[in-house]
Amino acid sequence: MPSSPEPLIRFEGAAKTYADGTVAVGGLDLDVREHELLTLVGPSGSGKSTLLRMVNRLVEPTGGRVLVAGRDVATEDPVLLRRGIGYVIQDVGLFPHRTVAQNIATVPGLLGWDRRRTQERVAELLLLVGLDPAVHGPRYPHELSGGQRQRVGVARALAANPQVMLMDEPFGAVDPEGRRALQEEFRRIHDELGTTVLLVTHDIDEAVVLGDRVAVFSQGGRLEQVDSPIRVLTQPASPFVAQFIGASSAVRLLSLTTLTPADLGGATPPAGLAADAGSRSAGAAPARPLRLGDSLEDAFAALVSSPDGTVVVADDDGAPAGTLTLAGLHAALRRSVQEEATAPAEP
Ligand SMILES: Nc1ncnc2c1ncn2[C@@H]1O[C@H](COP(=O)(O)OP(=O)(O)OP(=O)(O)O)[C@@H](O)[C@H]1O
Repeated sequence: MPSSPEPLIRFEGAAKTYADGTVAVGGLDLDVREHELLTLVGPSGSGKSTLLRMVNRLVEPTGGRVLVAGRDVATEDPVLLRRGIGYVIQDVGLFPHRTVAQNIATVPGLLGWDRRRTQERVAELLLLVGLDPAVHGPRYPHELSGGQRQRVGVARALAANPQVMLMDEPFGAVDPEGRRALQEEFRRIHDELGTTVLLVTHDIDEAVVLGDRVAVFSQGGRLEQVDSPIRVLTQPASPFVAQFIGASSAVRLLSLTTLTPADLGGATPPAGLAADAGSRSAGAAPARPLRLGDSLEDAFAALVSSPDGTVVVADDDGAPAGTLTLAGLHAALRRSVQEEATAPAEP
């Protein structure tokens, strides 16, 4: 979904020094666009959770301010503010003595929705997160798997259709395979709903698979880079970022993953472009055309030098097979990370 240029969340010199003198976030400027899923990634203690919690006023900044939809959150009633912002944490925090359906209905109940509207919303959300309303709705949290509980946490946070979702290591407690499935589904849900999401993770692979953009933090809540996932992986802005992504499987996959027809859009390029099939950019020195089967690393290099951000990709015979964009490249990377996660282990 295209992002509007207007930021929905704005950190303006936002800072937090805790009472013991720990600088968790040291004066941050960052805009979060409406509808985007921005992942916040960095090592333990780099201030990610602190930053997230400034948005719903679980943490009060000691400097600067945080704006949501143009309003300084410090001027909002914290209880009302939190009702309008979904919040998902690692261990979910479902109410143990309430059924799944009652858990999801919490905020609609507080907002005074009638019974029928609430029941319909609960059923709709359970289906959205891949659970069966008749089977799972009446169960209690302890009667679910960890992954199912996490899905309920997401459904509960989405219940009142919040404009903003804050997610702090939402899939951290789930086993690796369940985690990939949840990531994939959450990405689908985000594409469908277009909720603006800030998601904290310490896993760079999760950050690049899920994020429309990725913000990388170092100690002291220092923003090292905020950029598209592919750019963070291929053009780290500082030695810190380079080292942080160094061991990422996503980097390896960029060189190992090859372009397929499924990654391309516009299967029939405009006639004018056909003659130019595979050229990396108008006016660029002639280079070997980009072809199906080339690596995502080569594809990225081609995209970077393309003036309009698209490249025509040729098939084995040199005929145009379609066009590639950065979004297509990101989708290809996501696919390969997912495949890697579900592939049987090497003997
Ligand atoms: N209530 C507090 N009082 C004092 N220091 C705190 C408090 N909460 C967090 N900190 C410190 O602030 C720094 C940032 O913590 P924060 O939890 O925001 O980091 P994080 O990047 O989310 O880490 P993690 O990935 O481990 O959750 C850390 O050094 C932490 O010890």
